Amino acid sequence: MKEAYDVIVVGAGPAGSMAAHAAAARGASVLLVEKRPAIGAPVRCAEGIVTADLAEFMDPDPKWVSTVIKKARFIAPDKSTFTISGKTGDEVLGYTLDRKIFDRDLAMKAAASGADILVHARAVPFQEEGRLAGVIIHQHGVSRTIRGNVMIAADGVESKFAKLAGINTTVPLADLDSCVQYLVTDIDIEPETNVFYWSNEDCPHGYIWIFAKGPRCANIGIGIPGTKSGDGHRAKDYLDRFMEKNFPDGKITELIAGGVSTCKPLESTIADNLIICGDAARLSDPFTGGGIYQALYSGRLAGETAANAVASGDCSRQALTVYERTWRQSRMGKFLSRSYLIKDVFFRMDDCLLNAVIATVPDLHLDEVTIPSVLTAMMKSNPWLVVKFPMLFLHRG
Ligand SMILES: Cc1cc2nc3c(=O)[nH]c(=O)nc-3n(C[C@H](O)[C@H](O)[C@H](O)COP(=O)(O)OP(=O)(O)OC[C@H]3O[C@@H](n4cnc5c(N)ncnc54)[C@H](O)[C@@H]3O)c2cc1C
Repeated sequence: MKEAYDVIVVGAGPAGSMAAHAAAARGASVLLVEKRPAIGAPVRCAEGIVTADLAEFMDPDPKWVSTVIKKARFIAPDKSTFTISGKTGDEVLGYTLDRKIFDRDLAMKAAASGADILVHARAVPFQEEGRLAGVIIHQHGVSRTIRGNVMIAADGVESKFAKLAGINTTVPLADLDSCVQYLVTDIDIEPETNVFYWSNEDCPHGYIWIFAKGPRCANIGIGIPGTKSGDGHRAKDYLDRFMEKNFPDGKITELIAGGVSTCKPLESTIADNLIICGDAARLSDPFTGGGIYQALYSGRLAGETAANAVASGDCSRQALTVYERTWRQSRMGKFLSRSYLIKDVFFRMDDCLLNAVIATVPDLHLDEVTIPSVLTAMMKSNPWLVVKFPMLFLHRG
């Protein structure tokens, strides 16, 4: 372990490992610090990712793919449904990953590119003369300072690093979903299908997911806004009621709980000597809560930007703006702005509205699925939606 690195990455989730890999592959000296004793565990994720999103970074590897997904089914409160599938019904739309292996594999790639890794080590900012100058590592009761030129905060939804470095990272309670998930086995599920339930009665202002993990096994979880949680109405209470109704004989082999931010991204994701990426930058999808793709995308960009800044000898905020500009103008940046609007509209609908809207969306093939195409389908049958939620349709481009 050195006393100074070009780039220090805090957090070894998908964002951090991608950042470490990208920076090290560009010749920077990199330290990747993870506070948990094992990278990838415990998993706090339903582990779903879309084929095209994963393909931007890597080929699927059987060692971390639990199952392929060929259909996504959306269910309204009155049980009307629409389904998305490929044209032949056999195309792979996505994967349920095994994040324990996936995350560890990403960290191993970073190591293979030359990054050093520290686990069971918590990093906090080290400031010198009012400037972020490295990290203080707390590990096994010992603290030590390691200097760095660019620090990358990839420390997830509970991120404290950027906040301690002076950035406002507060998530409004209404935009923080409380999630609980069971890994359930010995149940009858639709094979190779992911299911999404919407119902304000069963899951107010959120949704319940069933993501197939294997032929008789699935991640079944729920996410609801923190503001909706209360005595008898916590996420776990709703999930238990759903399980009792739908999978009374399912065997639960794992319980996880975690938060998901469904707010807009941070106002600024850079500062002098600092880049923030992944969940720490609030880049998870406000509508679905999904964030693996955004973590991979922003992590890679953060690592590349940091290595370039180090090579140029300028790690100021100005030199790092390319990171902020690039992701905001990217497909991901535009998608996140749209998704926040959709969340705002969708989760304000009562069950009658949800029934009316979902019932009118036809079954779609994957190559027809774009947000404008779904909106058009909804608008054709429900023209009053345009009057009720004009913002949604003004942003149809
Ligand atoms: C219940 C649930 C279900 C989800 N399902 C999906 C899904 O199906 N699909 C999807 O795309 N997304 C899903 N997500 C979101 C997804 O898990 C995250 O968006 C993704 O993990 C973000 O990656 P990240 O690298 O930014 O953060 P994380 O994966 O959270 O990694 C951050 C890492 O930083 C470490 N860390 C924190 N502080 C420090 C510190 N001070 N020092 C050192 N290390 C530190 C943490 O231990 C952690 O390992 C789900 C989330 C939840 C909670």
